[in-house]
Amino acid sequence: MSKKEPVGIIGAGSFGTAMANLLALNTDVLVYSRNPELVEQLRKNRFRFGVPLHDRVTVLNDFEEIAGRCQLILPIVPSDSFRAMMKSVTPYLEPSHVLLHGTKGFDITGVDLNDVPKLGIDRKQVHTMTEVMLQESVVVRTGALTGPNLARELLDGQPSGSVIASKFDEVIRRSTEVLSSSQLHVFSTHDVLGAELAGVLKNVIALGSGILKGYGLGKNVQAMMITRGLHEMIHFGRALGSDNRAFFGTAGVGDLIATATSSKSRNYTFGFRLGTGETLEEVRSTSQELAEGVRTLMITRHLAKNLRLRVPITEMLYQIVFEGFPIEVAMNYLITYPYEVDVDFL
Ligand SMILES: NC(=O)C1=CN([C@@H]2O[C@H](COP(=O)(O)OP(=O)(O)OC[C@H]3O[C@@H](n4cnc5c(N)ncnc54)[C@H](OP(=O)(O)O)[C@@H]3O)[C@@H](O)[C@H]2O)C=CC1
Ligand SMILES: O=C(CO)COP(=O)(O)O
Repeated sequence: MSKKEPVGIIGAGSFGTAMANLLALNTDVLVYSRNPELVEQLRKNRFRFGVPLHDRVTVLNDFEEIAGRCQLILPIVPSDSFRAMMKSVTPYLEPSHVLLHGTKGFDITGVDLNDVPKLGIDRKQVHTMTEVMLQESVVVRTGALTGPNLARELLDGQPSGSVIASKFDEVIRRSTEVLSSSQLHVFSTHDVLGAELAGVLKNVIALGSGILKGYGLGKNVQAMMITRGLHEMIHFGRALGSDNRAFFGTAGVGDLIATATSSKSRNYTFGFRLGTGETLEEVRSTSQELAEGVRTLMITRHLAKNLRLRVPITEMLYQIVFEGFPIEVAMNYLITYPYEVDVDFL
């Protein structure tokens, strides 16, 4: 693909905007927002999240035009809207399109999230975003964009690394060509499931790490949360059919460190507020920001029950977040948990 060919983005949220400005370093970018008022506002005042939109970024309310002009399109919307978004854009997609999503969450089918505690959930009901893209469109060449990519840092022009995960070398090549810059180092992998799962599951550990900090605890136990949390992520990954490797790279440890230690992470911040004693409802009702880890925690805890996985951190976080379980008691449980060996996943 020539660097002159425009790239499309679905979703003018914080990560969509950050990626738009990054892509604009190499090519023209067309961003789809479903909100005509936002499009109008951005046409007049080209500021979003406190930064100017790059001159090569155009925000449109017309996805048909974007699909007509762009072959490579990055859907970047929250996981709970992802399938609905795909259904709305699929009439305009053709087999020649390439979809590279940037979403870090699960899709669930056949059960409403609110009913999960009552009805439970099984593996067949849980889908990754690449699975949803394949299920809902005629597009074949798909992939995922993941890695330590806190939108706030990217918007502020700070450097980072991303991972393009795809079964297709062509997707990797085309995406790398438009994403690589002096601000972003791009890695690639064919392990799509591992890279996607790492990005999804680390949000739960970031939530837990924020809880510990909000509760007033220090780095020793935060390190324990991140280390043992990585074990649980790998344990989940294996149970869902992935191997270990992605978890040790930029998409795994890399993103886990960024998200579980930064006050710029929405998941970490959400957990921090819970740790200071606010309830789930209080945090939810006063925060506009998306914390995918809350939804992921609901899904993974019930999936773990269904799969009979031993994931004590996930279980304790679930009880703290959704059942008001005291943090101190949960800490005691985890500190005295009979882990047999330190490293058990090699
Ligand atoms: N922010 C970050 O640091 C990073 C985020 N991610 C992931 O990216 C995903 C999106 O996050 P983020 O950008 O921060 O979220 P935001 O809440 O900032 O933005 C989400 C955007 O998606 C749009 N949207 C929602 N539903 C639809 C739909 N059905 N059709 C079209 N557009 C829709 C929203 O539009 P509207 O305003 O009209 O509702 C909004 O513009 C998440 O899964 C997150 O985990 C990944 C890496 C970094
Ligand atoms: O995935 C992210 C960083 O890579 C974004 O983390 P938050 O959604 O917690 O802000």
